[in-house]
Amino acid sequence: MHDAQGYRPACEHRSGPFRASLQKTSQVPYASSSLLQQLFHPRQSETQNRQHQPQPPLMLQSCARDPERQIYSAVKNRLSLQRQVFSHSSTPDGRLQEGDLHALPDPWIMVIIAGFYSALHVDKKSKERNVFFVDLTRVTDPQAGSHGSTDSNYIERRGCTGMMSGIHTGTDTPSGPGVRLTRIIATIGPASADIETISNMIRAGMDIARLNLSHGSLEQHQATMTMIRHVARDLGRQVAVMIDIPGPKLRVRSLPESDRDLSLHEKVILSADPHNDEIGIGPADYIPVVCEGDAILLADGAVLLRVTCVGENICAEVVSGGSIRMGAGVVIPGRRPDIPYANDELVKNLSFAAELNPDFVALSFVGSAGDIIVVRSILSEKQVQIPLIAKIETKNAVDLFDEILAAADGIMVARGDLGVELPIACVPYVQKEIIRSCNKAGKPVITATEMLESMVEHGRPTRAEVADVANAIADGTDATMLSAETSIGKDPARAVRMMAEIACETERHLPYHKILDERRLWHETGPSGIISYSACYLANELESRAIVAFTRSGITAERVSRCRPGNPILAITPDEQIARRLLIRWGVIPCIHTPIHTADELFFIALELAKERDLITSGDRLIIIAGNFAGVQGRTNMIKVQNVP
Ligand SMILES: Nc1ncnc2c1ncn2[C@@H]1O[C@H](COP(=O)(O)OP(=O)(O)OP(=O)(O)O)[C@@H](O)[C@H]1O
Ligand SMILES: CC(=O)C(=O)O
Repeated sequence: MHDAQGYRPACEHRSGPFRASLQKTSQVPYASSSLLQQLFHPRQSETQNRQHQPQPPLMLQSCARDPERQIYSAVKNRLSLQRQVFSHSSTPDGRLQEGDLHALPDPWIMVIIAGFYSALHVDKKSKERNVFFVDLTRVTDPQAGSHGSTDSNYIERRGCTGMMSGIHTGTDTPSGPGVRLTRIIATIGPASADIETISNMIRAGMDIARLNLSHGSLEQHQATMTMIRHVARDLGRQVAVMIDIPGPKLRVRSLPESDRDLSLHEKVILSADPHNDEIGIGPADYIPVVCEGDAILLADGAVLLRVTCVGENICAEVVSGGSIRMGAGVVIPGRRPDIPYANDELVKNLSFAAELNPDFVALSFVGSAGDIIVVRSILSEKQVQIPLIAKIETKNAVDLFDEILAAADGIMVARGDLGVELPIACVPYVQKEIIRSCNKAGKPVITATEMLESMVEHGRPTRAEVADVANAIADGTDATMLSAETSIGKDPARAVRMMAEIACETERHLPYHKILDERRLWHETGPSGIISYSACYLANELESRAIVAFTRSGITAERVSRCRPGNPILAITPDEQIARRLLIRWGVIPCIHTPIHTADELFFIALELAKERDLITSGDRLIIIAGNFAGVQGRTNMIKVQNVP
């Protein structure tokens, strides 16, 4: 039966067991019981096996660069649970036969894998078997797969509505020099909050603009956010906005002048209620916990004081002099009052963020998972859900990192404060550990502060700064962040350009095969995770130029990104906010497109959008993954190697 557009619903004409599998599983022949025993263990034991037994080689060594065999082997080896099903159902040379099907009684799992070209009108002429669908469904639950959706309903099986209809003709091409995979976050401040500078920063490669509520007024930030959205739209580029919320950080709250120079041995008074020449600090709760002899570090450790007496105010002597500004951070190592994370200021700032609805909210001075939960509930009372990035900048947060990682949507290694809260020599190692844990958990991680610090004043960074950026990328950071370089620096766009150049050059040398191999045990164990991992494997093996991930929720693209393929991931999604939120993920180039209804349309759009973004040329290969075919909604279950005509 054909629909109005003349397309047969996918799979409709397939005969026998395949059709049965989509409708009534009871008609399907059972596999032999010995096969059953060999094949199916509870999921838990699969995980245990993965951990304790040596894994089979990832790829059949005999597989040349033949897409069909590569796909087969990649998927087969990852779906180790179903290994025998594939072997059993394939021809002696390892090729799959169309219509392969094995169904097993409750509570076992039914597996379908098929070379699908004829059913979906794909590659009919070339007869290339380069599309495979992997489908795992609980036999007794016809609804299985429709929950916990990643791509639910994205690809509706209704027929083509016009292939070009949804293509945005804007010029949102990959940013920066070449196709960069590392994301760049740049802080907007007095040096950059104007249309021209923001345009130049976007052109230079800014993916995410950070507005730090610790400085400037809310009105200024609101105006800046509006400006960023307008400029991004005018340039046809996706740019996300991150609002950074101050936590209960002790800061300089008032000074007699905007800047103050503190000289060696000078006696100063720090007060919650300052008079004359005193330095105002707050919150006031810190003052009673300070003791004589304590060190006080100001402005990220640039200035050091020693406490000489404490009463209503703190008296101190300058041990290492320098200049301080309004809003400068004040750190008293080892002293922290027991005050709740949520206070009136936090609620006010979150209300502001909720109104602006940025793409990310970064939380300063998070001390535990509970702090993140509190913020999430404040935001959900305001009917908004914004990904929360926990800034790790205290010893407490390092100690409780695992629970913070579990509660947050992403992590920032906020080295400015971390470097004064911890002995500074500990920062590089802690940074590496944090990045690795985030990579393992599949959560995005940002490395921040002083990355190109000398560019605040100068046109070039130091060699050490360049190496710092390159090393963070090699360690697995998703994003690098510029702070003072772009907020108060001499040439914000130049700093972004420099960051982009370092990233591009570093990315050319990363050992992607080795990285992927290491991540073999890190991806999710379900079919969607396996397909995503396999896409990266194929991209590496077949030297494809890009991976195209069709994704409604963004999760499919995130899964691919966490495997760190060596080429860009074109994430095609109908949702503008999802597109912007993907900008924090390594390698993802988000692209907005209206929902797609047929496989033919899907492959066509993948090629068009990849070409439009200069990701591919004739003779290249694309790896395409998508979900929601074969009548089962809600997960990535298709993988295709697409030759570029
Ligand atoms: N909107 C602004 N208005 C005034 N000064 C700003 C503004 N934004 C940043 N700055 C200045 O630029 C410096 C770097 O900015 P950034 O926001 O990146 O600092 P930071 O170290 O992350 O801030 P924090 O003090 O929250 O740790 C700040 O210390 C501040 O002096
Ligand atoms: C980014 C930030 O807040 C820090 O490094 O402390």
